[in-house]
Amino acid sequence: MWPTAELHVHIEGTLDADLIRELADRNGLPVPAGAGRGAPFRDLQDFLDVYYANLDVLRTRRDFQDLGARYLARAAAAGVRHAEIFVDPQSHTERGVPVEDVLLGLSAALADARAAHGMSGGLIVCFLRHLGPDAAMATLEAVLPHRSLLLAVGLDSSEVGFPPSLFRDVFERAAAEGLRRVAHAGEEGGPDYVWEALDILGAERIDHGNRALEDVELVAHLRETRTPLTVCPLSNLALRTAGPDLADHPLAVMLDEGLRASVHSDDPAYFGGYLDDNVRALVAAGTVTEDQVGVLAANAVASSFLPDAGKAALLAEIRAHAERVGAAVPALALDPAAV
Ligand code: HPA
Ligand SMILES: [Zn+2]
Repeated sequence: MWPTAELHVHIEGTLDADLIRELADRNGLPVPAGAGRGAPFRDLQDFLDVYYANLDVLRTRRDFQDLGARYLARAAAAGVRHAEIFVDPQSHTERGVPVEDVLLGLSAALADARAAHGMSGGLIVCFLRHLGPDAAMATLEAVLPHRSLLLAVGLDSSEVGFPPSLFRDVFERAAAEGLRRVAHAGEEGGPDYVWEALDILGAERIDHGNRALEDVELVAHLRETRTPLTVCPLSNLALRTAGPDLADHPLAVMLDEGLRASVHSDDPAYFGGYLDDNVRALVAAGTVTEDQVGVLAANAVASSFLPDAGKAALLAEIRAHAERVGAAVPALALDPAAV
């Protein structure tokens, strides 16, 4: 297993049918009708409707700690050495769950994973674009007392009709607080949404970014600025934003174009697989070669918000793994200065 970094996973999207049933039972709640529903979905919204309904079983700090712990144990088995985890606080505070229970429960799981698996990681608070910019700003204010637990802010949920520009002020305020910035863009929205995420929000990574390939100037810009794209192939098939054949997934073009793309799991309980499952499926479909799997791992580490020393240490692990299995050493692992 290549050592790697997970940069695009929604913790609520790791809530599988077993844990839904367990939490429903523990909290004295009915099992949501969508428990166990998986791919395919009609589109992003069809999926989100199920995702928001199912997460109603998450009520207590312990629920969030258990959710995080199960994901992190599974991620460790996939070779994940560093995990930057998305969380949607609004999907919980809207239901009356205190934000500190969400953040402290997940942070406890991250601390336990450091001890148990030697994994590092942190939380990225995402704003739900369908609730608009005022709710996003209120959410930022609500999480700032827990600033030390947070790496970054992000933007997710229904994309089309909610362009990044709506969230200019909240991203500006987050940056002023020293938070890093990422945004979902180009999943269903066009290249104009990716430009806005970069130019207006100051996003340092683009989550998905598939539709960036429709704009040659944008592709050149992403290459020159080494802007990371966190790509989720099984998610794209499940939500019909790519495919139906994984062999036609845009990741191959992204790598050919020299873009800093890496592979992640998005909502693995719904889309049929964790990070390693995504990678295995890509290799099986012939979308990437075995040697490119090492490039994807090195890109993920380089794209993370780890400090330089942490990146160098993980790139050294990747180099050692390549040498052990006789694979090509990814260029970034040979020359960490190029990160
Ligand atoms: O795939 C996704 N896209 C946008 N928002 C999301 N929130 C959870 N998963 C997703
Ligand atoms: Zn996502």
